[in-house]
Order: sequence, then structure tokens, then C-alpha cells
Amino acid sequence: MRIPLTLVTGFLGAGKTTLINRLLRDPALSDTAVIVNEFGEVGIDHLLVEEASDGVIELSDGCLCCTVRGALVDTLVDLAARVADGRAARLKRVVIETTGLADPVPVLQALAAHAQLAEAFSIDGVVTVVDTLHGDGTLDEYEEARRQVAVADRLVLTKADQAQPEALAQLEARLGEFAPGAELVDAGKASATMLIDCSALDAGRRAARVAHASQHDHCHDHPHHHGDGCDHVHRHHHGAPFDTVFLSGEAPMPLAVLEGFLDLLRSQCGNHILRLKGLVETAETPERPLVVQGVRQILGAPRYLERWPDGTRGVRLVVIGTSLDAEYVRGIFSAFTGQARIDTPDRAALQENPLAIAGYSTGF
Ligand SMILES: Nc1nc2c(ncn2[C@@H]2O[C@H](COP(=O)(O)OP(=O)(O)OP(=O)(O)O)[C@@H](O)[C@H]2O)c(=O)[nH]1
Repeated sequence: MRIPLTLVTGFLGAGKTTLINRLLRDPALSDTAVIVNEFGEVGIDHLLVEEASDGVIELSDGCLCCTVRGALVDTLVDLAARVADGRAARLKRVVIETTGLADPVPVLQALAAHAQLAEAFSIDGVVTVVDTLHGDGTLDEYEEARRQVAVADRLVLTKADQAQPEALAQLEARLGEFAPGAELVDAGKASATMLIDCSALDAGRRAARVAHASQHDHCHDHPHHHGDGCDHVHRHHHGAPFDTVFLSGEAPMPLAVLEGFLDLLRSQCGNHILRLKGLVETAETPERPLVVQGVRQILGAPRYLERWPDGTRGVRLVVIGTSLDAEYVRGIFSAFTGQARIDTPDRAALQENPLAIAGYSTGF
């Protein structure tokens, strides 16, 4: 019996990790292995997958559709061997969460083309998570998002409770055109098993769509690592360049300082930010990490995790955007966290004049 494998994809901030967390909490899916792909040298996503434990395998340092495809294949070959020799006898399903910028087509092709994997696993389906608040604009702007939708077996709509009914109906109609035959499900109304199990859907339709999508030019530059663990740029030839800035600090941050930083970041760079996420050790509650989440201009309600997932405290934030001025972002972070940087004004001066970062002159 081959083990069903589900690919969970969807653009940055669509709600993939939230969905995975629901899966992990559902007892019906307890024998599921979750493989999380991270984008960036210092990943955050696996920390946000709650109860990250035996069942969660982290593939960091790259994008699944290009640099870490080999690592995924190795991981799956290893899983298959564990099942075969009884070390993972209970494994019933594998779920792979791609990064928000991944193209699912080369991933599906790599799995299907590998004889050993094709024998051990059957691709049950592609579940694409679509943010109903931003989905329309994202589909307009990003080829990556269109490809993710185009190959879906099931489209899971998130944040539908906050969407305007007319806008939602319009998006649903558009999704129907992009992925004819794909099932549309409201994330808020379906059980985790229903969202992930695609066995009842017609896989033939997906195969046809994947074949169609793979005929269209797929061209990537590989991510560039600058060697300092801070940031790198992921450029897809199809669309805009994506910039990733990693911010870290060892000292706890008072909530008011964090708020000041986020306010300034959003007011000055909001148009360039696609995604903001991370864990913060606050001065007020240092024993529990504060999860900071933002999708475009919308900042999620702050929530605390029970404990530090990997024992590392401090501040770790990732900002992903397009045409993002990394120096400016790092400059205001340094000013707010009191990290000494040459030529950088302190927090008070910045709040007075946000453009005071030396050399910063984009036209807001
Ligand atoms: N209201 C509402 N918020 C949601 C829903 N799903 C996700 N969110 C919020 O959207 C934000 C992003 O969710 P994630 O699950 O981290 O998104 P993601 O697709 O894993 O993001 P990346 O890993 O950056 O691509 C978080 O603040 C979530 O709380 C939903 O169905 N309803």
C-alpha cells in the first residue's frame, strides 16, 4: 500500500501553517509526517508549527522548487526506508508544506519521476490555500500564486469570515477559471481531515493541469546567501524580486518598543511588505514567546506560545517583501533595539523623523 502524500501550497501568509497546526491537533491525523520547507538560512516557520516534535521534519535553507528539491527527495527516501523496516510502521500520510513562493510543479515532477518514491508514495493531491482578503491582488501580481492555484485539487479559502461577500464571490469565480474542477472549501467550515484528504477527488484533472503548467516556462534564479545569515534575495524571473530580511536581537524587547518598531515599519515600508513573522521575547513576559504575524498591511492579533520551541530566546523576525529597503529595515530595528550602528539615529530621533536613516531616500 502506497502512502498518500499531500502537497500544501499557497502564497505568503495565505494560512498554510495555520492549517498544518490544525492537522497536528486532529487525532484522526496522528500518524501523519509533516515536512515543512523554510525559506531562508534562519527559518521561523518550524517554530510556528506548534508541538513541533517527532512528526515534523524541517527542510530549511532554500526553496522547495529549486535548491532543496534534492533534500526533499532524500527525506522521503529515508521515510520510505523507515516504513519498510518497521521503524515508522504507523506512518499513514505525509504532508509537505511548501514555502509561499514555491512553484509546486517541479516538486510534483521530482516526486513522480523518482522510481523508489513513486513506489512508496502516491501523490494524493495538491491543496492550495488562498487568502480571501488578498487573493485577488496576489493573483494579479504574482505568477507563483497563479501556478499554485492552477495545479490545485482543492482550494482552501482562509479568512472568509472577514471578506466582503461580493469580493468573495468574485474571487471564487476567478479561482474556478484558474483551476477548473478544483474543489473550493472554506477553511473555517471543514475538518482538518476533509481539508487534507483528496482521495475522493479526480486526480486525473490535476495531472492534466500539471502537464499544462509544466509546459510554460519555469525559470528561477537560485537564492543568494550573503554569508552573514541575515538576508538573501529570491528572484523569480516571472515577477518581482522578493527580498527577505532577517532581524535578530538577544535582549528582550518591551512591548511598547516592539509596537513602535512595527508601527514605523508598516507606515514606512508597508507597501513593500508581503509578510512579516517571528518570535519575540518581550521584557514583560520573557518566559513565553510572542508570535508576531503580518500579511501585507494587516498585523495579526498577538499571541503567546506556551514555551520557547527550541530553547533560543531573544527576537527573531523575518520580513519578506518586494523592493524592500533592507538597510532601512535593519536601521530602524537597530534603533529600536538599541543596537549600536554607525550613522544611525536612535529610536527617539527616528520616531521624530522616520527618514533620518542615513542614505535613505525612497519617495514615500
Ligand atoms: N482570520 C483568519 N486568519 C487566518 C486564517 N488562516 C490564517 N490566518 C492568519 O494569517 C496569518 C498568516 O497565517 P500562516 O498560517 O502563518 O500563513 P502561511 O501561509 O503559513 O505563511 P508563510 O509561511 O509566510 O507563507 C496569521 O496571522 C494567521 O493567524 C483564517 O482562516 N482566518
